[in-house]
Amino acid sequence: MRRKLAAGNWKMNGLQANLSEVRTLNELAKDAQCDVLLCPPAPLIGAIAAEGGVVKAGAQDCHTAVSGAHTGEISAEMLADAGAKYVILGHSERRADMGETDTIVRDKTQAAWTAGLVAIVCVGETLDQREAANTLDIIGGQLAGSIPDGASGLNLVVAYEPVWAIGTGLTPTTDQIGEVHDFIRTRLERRFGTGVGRSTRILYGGSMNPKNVTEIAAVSNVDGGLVGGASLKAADFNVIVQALST
Ligand SMILES: O=C[C@H](O)COP(=O)(O)O
Repeated sequence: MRRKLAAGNWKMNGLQANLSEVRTLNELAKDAQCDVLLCPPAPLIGAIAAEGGVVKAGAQDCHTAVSGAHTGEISAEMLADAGAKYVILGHSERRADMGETDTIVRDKTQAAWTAGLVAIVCVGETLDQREAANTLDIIGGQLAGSIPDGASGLNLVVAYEPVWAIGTGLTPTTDQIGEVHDFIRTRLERRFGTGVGRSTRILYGGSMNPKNVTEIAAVSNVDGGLVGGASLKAADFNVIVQALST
């Protein structure tokens, strides 16, 4: 039985003042029966980790190297040292804005694993790709290219995030979500074996909110959510946490 994961991605939002939301969430979600994670901008990771409580800290990216002459970059080892437990990799915003390829994402995932972090590897199709009936081919290619050998079931989370659903208020139908999540499960089992494939959590991300979480969480092979906008306010995110706790 996979324990569900409520993962919040604050993206480039959040100041010290917003740590009050973390304290509130720690209180509201203290009896949660799912894992609870917030991935803030890097300057807040240490502070969220230091809060303790049920809310774990994660990061939104890491470099492929452990250290060196890479001005402005942060290594996975540094994130772990700051208290991060997870790192989001290959988010579509980074693939689009920073030109991150599957190869780069794979190398970052390897770096995360070496540092002892759980990698949340994001995959997802654009609207054009969906309308051209290429969704599963795109997802299959991203899975094959972005995940290195060595998945253990515990060190990897896959997040399915249709690009056209992110921050738009649009969501796929539950049938569409189920089709992709079942496909991802099959691919993980085929590549890494049944045990690893079945124990790897698959999150849905893209306009998940307090109103739609219950319906989405009931879909086959949905093991939680990667939540952007609705993770910024503790009261909203707690509704999602509670829905994933059942
Ligand atoms: O990482 C989170 C996803 O991009 C979803 O963002 P959203 O919930 O604001 O649509």
